[in-house]
Amino acid sequence: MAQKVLVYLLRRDLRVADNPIFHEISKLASFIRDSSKKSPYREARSEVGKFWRCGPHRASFVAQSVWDLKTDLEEKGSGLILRAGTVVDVLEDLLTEYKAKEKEAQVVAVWMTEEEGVEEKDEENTARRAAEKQGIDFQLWTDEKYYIHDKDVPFDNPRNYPDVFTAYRKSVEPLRDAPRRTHPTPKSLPALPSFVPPQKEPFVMSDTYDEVETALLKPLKEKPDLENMCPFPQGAKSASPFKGGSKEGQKRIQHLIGSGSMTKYKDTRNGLLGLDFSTKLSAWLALGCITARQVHFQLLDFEDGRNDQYKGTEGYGKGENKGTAAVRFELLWRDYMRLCTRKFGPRLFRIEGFRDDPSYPWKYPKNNPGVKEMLDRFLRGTTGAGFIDASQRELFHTGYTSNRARQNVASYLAKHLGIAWKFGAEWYESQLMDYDLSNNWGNWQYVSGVGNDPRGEARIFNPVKQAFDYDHQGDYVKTWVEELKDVTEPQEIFQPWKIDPERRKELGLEGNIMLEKPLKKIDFRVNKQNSSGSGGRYGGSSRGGGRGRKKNESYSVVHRNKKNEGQNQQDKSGKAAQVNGHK
Ligand SMILES: Cc1cc2nc3c(=O)[nH]c(=O)nc-3n(C[C@H](O)[C@H](O)[C@H](O)COP(=O)(O)OP(=O)(O)OC[C@H]3O[C@@H](n4cnc5c(N)ncnc54)[C@H](O)[C@@H]3O)c2cc1C
Repeated sequence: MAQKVLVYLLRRDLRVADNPIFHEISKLASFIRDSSKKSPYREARSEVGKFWRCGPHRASFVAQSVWDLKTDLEEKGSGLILRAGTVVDVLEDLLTEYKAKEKEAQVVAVWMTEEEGVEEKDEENTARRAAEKQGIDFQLWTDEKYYIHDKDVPFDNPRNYPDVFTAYRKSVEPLRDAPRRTHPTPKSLPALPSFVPPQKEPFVMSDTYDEVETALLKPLKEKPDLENMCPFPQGAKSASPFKGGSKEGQKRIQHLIGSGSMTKYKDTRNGLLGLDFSTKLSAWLALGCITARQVHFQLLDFEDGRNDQYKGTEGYGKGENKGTAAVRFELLWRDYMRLCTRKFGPRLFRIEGFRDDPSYPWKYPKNNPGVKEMLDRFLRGTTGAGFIDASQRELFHTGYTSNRARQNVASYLAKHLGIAWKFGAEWYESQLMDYDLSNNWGNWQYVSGVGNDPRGEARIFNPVKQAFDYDHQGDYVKTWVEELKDVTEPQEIFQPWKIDPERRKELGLEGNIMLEKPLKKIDFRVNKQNSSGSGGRYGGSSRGGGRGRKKNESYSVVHRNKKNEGQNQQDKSGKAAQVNGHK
């Protein structure tokens, strides 16, 4: 009798535990090597910036995660077949090959998990058509991506999902009681079929991790997005040097709880340097190596005193604390971003955003050498705004930059430079190790004023004020912008164009473009009443009660004003640039 074959196409569900498909299966894909033949596919480039869709940091993290899953599956008596090609090409090829061997093996079903996003939906539809064309059952599974299961939200239609996060949060609170239980980890899984069709030409598969990773990185190294980028600074360390795979993700959760970092999270989450100021769980979550509710249930065991491993940790057995509550709050943001992708569909990628507002006078580099140069300097971190440059270099070299830095970078590109925000979102898609469709595009929209931030265009981050608030002595900026390492005054680290000519000479900074020609002189002065914004189109500094603000300090805030560009407006409420709260 022919062996029955089930094809499970893995997407962002790279784990065995809390996986509905492996859970179901338990009750009952070597990689691309160079080939002399030409690839049938175009390079995967972004739409407006033409950046690689997946840069080197994420490519490695994905390879590690896939390999980790492969070993987990092998330990459970099963395995993973890796294939190069688009989902539909690979699937059609597999189905055709199996059809030719009908007597030995017969494909009875194709399963995959459902994703949000336009391309993802197209992929699902083409896979469905390919399976159904051959009369094979096709099933889409809901993966446990959500902290609170999407079927448990009190809205029957995505159209009714609230446009503001707070309204959504209130509809699902209390957060601690909301998640569904995790699926058990299968003890064993069925073996791979005895016949597995070979990889189709022109690709060749390798069965070693190193070859897989090398092949993935090869084109990215041959044609880097940025030539002649500054080198990795001496002494700098990645804030997220972790490896892909669910085992590493689980280890990280345990470390965060056991070390007390989860408990401290609320106070540390705006940090910039070091490993534990925030959870750094994002990359594992993005690929489905871990699930949000796995995080929740481990926190619950800690809070309820059910896991002796955490016995010595402050807060053990004392219920939810402000740190663990804040982590749940962020995981809910993640859910919310995904639900917005479902609600708004293709609007996630439109320059007009969820708000459908076409009135912003976005600048584009095409046929505009000035904007082209600005964009290039933004990408490589030579704008002259210390905080922005540090973050951009950190991102390029490590694939990670903190949430605080991301907000400033996005605000700088969209609101201070007025450059079309999609260039920034695409750059993040390329460079971030933790790239997540909904989190990335949704947050770019939010900060750029076209998404679901109720304060929209009124919220402008002043990167100089933010640097004072969150990088008090300039350690973060000096770590990543090596040229500034000998500058001692935070004022000059954050606004290096203020270094006087004499000092420039002493510091070897004469002729440095960041000092000589900053893209924007965003002003901010400490301890000065009514310091004036330096103006320009979208203006300068901010008023507001961000952390670290001293008594009697007052800052001016400048709004981007679509109708009356260039006119600086003092914020009446004193809240426009306030940076506490979530964003
Ligand atoms: C412009 C911009 C782009 C972003 N792009 C991404 C992205 O591609 N992928 C991504 O995972 N996050 C993105 N974020 C959200 C956030 O910056 C990262 O999730 C966070 O910095 C990751 O570090 P962490 O895991 O230590 O986060 P923590 O502070 O420890 O938060 C815990 C988890 O909550 C979720 N989370 C935290 N903040 C947010 C948020 N603002 N929105 C949605 N979920 C959140 C993440 O899954 C995160 O791992 C972006 C934010 C901005 C402003």
